[in-house]
This record gives sequence, C-alpha cells and structure tokens, in this order.
Amino acid sequence: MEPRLEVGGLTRRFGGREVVRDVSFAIAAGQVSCLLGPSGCGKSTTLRLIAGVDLPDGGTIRVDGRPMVEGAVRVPPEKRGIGLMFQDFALFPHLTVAQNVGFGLPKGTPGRAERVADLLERVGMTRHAGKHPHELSGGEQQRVALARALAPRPRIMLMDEPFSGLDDRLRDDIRDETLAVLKAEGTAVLLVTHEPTEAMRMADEILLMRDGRIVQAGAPYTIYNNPVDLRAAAFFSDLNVIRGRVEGALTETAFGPFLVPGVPDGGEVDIAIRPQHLKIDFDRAGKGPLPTPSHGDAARGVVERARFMGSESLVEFRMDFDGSVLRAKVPWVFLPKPGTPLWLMFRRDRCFVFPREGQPRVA
Ligand SMILES: Nc1ncnc2c1ncn2[C@@H]1O[C@H](COP(=O)(O)OP(=O)(O)OP(=O)(O)O)[C@@H](O)[C@H]1O
Repeated sequence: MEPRLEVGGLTRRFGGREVVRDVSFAIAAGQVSCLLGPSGCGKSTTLRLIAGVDLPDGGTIRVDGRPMVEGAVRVPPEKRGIGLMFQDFALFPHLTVAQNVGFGLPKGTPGRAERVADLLERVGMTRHAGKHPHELSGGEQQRVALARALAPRPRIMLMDEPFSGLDDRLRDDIRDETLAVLKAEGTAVLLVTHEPTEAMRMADEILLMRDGRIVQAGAPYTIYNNPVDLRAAAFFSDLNVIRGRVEGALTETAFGPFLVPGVPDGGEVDIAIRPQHLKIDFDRAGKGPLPTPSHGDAARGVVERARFMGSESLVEFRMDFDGSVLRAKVPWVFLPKPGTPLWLMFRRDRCFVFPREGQPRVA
C-alpha cells in the first residue's frame, strides 16, 4: 500500500548551513511517527517543509503517492490535505466552540453540522458547544483545537509540541485521548517533540533526529533497546558508562571480558548500562556472587547515597575498581546506608558496547 506521507532526501539550508539534511521517511495511514530530538536539531523546519509554509532546497514530498514537492511541482499548503496543531494554537475568541470546529468546513458542505457534532462528541466537548474559548480550561481548548484541525478530514496531521502548554497529569490524559481520536480517523500523524517519554507514549515509530539528520528510525522498543550510538542511548535515560581498551577483539573490565569485534587493538570502547539494568547483590565477607555466562563478573562498590523516588529507589555506588560512580535504579524501596559494600553485575544482553566516537572502525 502507498504510504500516506513519503519524504525523500529532504534538505533545507539557511545561510549556507544545512539545517535539514537528507531526511527520508514514510508514514502509513493511521500511523503515528514522532520526530524526536534536542532543541535546534531541525524538527520544526522539517514539519514546516511538509506543511508547505517553507520550501526545501532539495528532496521530495508525496501524499498518497501524489507529488507535493518534486521536480517543478510545488503544491500550496492549503491543497496538501494536511492539518496542523501547534503549541500556541489559537482558537478564534469571538466564535463559539462549535463555530471554531466548523471553521475549516465551508458553509453548505454536506453533513457539516453532523461532522461538527460528531467531533465534539469524540473529544468530549458536546456540552461546551455554545461556550467561547475564554470560558474553557487549557485542556478543553486543546480538545477544541484538535476537533477543529480534524474537521476537514486531513489525510495527515502535523503536530509541533502540541501538549507542552499543559500540566503533567492533564497532558497524559489529553495525549491518550488525542491518540484515540486520530487512530479512529485513520490520519497519518507526524508529531514533533523533544521529550523521549512523550515519543515513547505516542509513537508507532520514532524518528530520532540530530544535527538535521535522522540518525535512527524504529519502534520505541527497538530504539530504546538497540540504540545506534552512545548519544542515542543517552537521550532516553541516565546511563552508566564503563570505558575499556581493546586487545584482540576483547576488552577486559571489572565486570569481565567483553567481545568487541571490528575495533582495532588499542581502540577505546564505551560500555553503557541503563541504571535499571544494574543488579545488586550482597557482600559475603569481602566476596560477591560467582560469575555467570549471562551476567559476567560482579564488581564491588560502596554505597555513596540512596534516594527514594516514589516508584523506585536510586542508589549511587563508588566503585572499587576505578573510583567511578555508577547509579542503579531498584523498584520500590531499597535504601542501604552510605558506606555499605555491595556487588553490582548486569546482564550482558542488556548493555550496549560502542567504539568511542571519532575512532576509525574496521569493516
Ligand atoms: N528562518 C530561519 N532562518 C535561519 N535559521 C533558521 C530559520 N529557521 C530555523 N533556523 C535554524 O535552524 C535550526 C533548526 O531549527 P528548528 O526550529 O527546526 O529546530 P527544532 O529541532 O524544531 O528546535 P526546537 O525544539 O527548539 O523548536 C536552528 O539552529 C535554527 O536557528
């Protein structure tokens, strides 16, 4: 099946600097993709190019196989079948909720009143239909904005940090409701965010962006568990990093040897472990647990501090082997006293091994 939105080799320069570099991806009908990356990496610019309010220096944009930008073709924004939702969405203050939702549907459109009523019902705003925007809370205004953007049945919805103006609890609810409505409409969604948790919650596919490029694309599970590099891994959580030097495709660490094929002798590697993947074991008169094939060796550390975070505890260790600090997250309550010696180990299939950035890699 033809993707709903297909972007190929999209490039945009400002003053000689490539802000969007060779960006390609596709989104199917009913799919939610999140463009995720730090501030300034080119997310909003990409969205503006797709919306048609800015033009690329290179690349193609297609909607249902029809060229929007390709060769000499430049389809204007209003003819692209694209709906927009931004953080500073503005409802028309002098129009009622129902009139705001109906705004995008020309008078005389068959089924106009039914469409407005149906959307108000779906976003739970039927009883507010006659109110004006200033009589609504932020969350209610957001629901109206969603209904208004959906009224003309856009084939694609572009959303730029649409939930960032809402407080945390409300944001979770509105996100989930928005997702349900968009899925029911079968709209292809491209959502821009700099928050990994928002992307994990919303996306079928995450497009991880950095310095104008998409560095990795995949389902949230894949991106979280198989990051392409250390920076991609660190974008999603705090990371413990153990440094190693390679000899004969192996690096020796206090946690045992690690295989590092493709890194030349003398090369440096980073072994990264998320805090929730460190396993803690007790000290038995100066000895730790025995090594296992799945976990490697245990290394000893001394508790520096332990904090209760609500659903988990965060324990910081000063490691015997090099004096570095490693952080472990433990579900619920685990608050050992500072100075307690404990042993750490981790499952080999839960850590990431990357050659240090900027080093040559042997093919
Ligand atoms: N019209 C413009 N002229 C010159 N530079 C621009 C223009 N628009 C954007 N830029 C630059 O392009 C880069 C990417 O901007 P963009 O707004 O796409 O990033 P972003 O990832 O959406 O960031 P944020 O999350 O902060 O909104 C920035 O360095 C920005 O300063």
